[in-house]
Amino acid sequence: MKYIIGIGGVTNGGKTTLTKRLCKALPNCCVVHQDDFFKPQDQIEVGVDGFKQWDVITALDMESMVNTIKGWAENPVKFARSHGIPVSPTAEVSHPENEIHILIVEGFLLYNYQPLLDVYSKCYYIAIPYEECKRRRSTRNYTVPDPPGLFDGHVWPMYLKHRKEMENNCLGIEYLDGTKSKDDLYNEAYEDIQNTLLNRL
Ligand SMILES: Nc1ncnc2c1ncn2[C@@H]1O[C@H](COP(=O)(O)OP(=O)(O)O)[C@@H](O)[C@H]1O
Ligand SMILES: O=C(O)c1ccc[n+]([C@@H]2O[C@H](COP(=O)([O-])O)[C@@H](O)[C@H]2O)c1
Ligand SMILES: [Mg+2]
Repeated sequence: MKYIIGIGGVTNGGKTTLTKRLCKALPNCCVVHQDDFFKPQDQIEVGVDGFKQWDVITALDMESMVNTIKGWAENPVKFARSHGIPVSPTAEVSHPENEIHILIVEGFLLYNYQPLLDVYSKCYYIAIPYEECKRRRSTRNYTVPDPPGLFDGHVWPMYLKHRKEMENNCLGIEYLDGTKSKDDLYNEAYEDIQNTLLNRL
């Protein structure tokens, strides 16, 4: 059985932290990070506001991300091996449909790209309030550092726009409160995933 989990949400909500921990605990679990698909800096448009437009879907090579997800779906064992992910011995030999194979896809713009909307078995969305988001972001080091004013001028307004779009287009999103502790978030998501998997088996 193949099972794709989306962990979307606001920048600095805790998506990558939660994903890494879930991935260690879940069986045959691979991960796709949307951040790995940012286009090179010289291909990022500059807006009328003067900021490089990082927080829009065209800043990402979404075709390549889709192909990576398809690659996993075609052969999860091969995908795991080529990414150095341990696969359970029975999964090595049995047909993929007889084993659980999990892919977590995580990123800040997961539910704003039509071709990927129906690949998820489960859609989580982590949110945190403006002040906490700004505080966490100010301590973060990206490969391209945020210029002064980027958070208020681009990052937060784009987040609000995309969140509204998602709420208009997507059903079945499960919201996680990113102000909870890392442990609480992990326990909540892990239990929910376990229950869903048990119901499916
Ligand atoms: N539940 C949490 N409570 C407090 N801080 C958190 C929590 N989860 C993550 N963080 C911190 O917030 C920052 C961003 O976390 P990260 O997982 O990289 O977020 P994202 O991938 O959503 O941008 C990191 O410094 C991380 O340690
Ligand atoms: O990873 C990069 O190369 C990169 C370069 C410039 C900006 N980013 C920021 O990465 C953010 C998304 O990642 P995250 O983990 O904060 O959700 C998004 O808000 C972008 O502004 C990321
Ligand atoms: Mg991240």
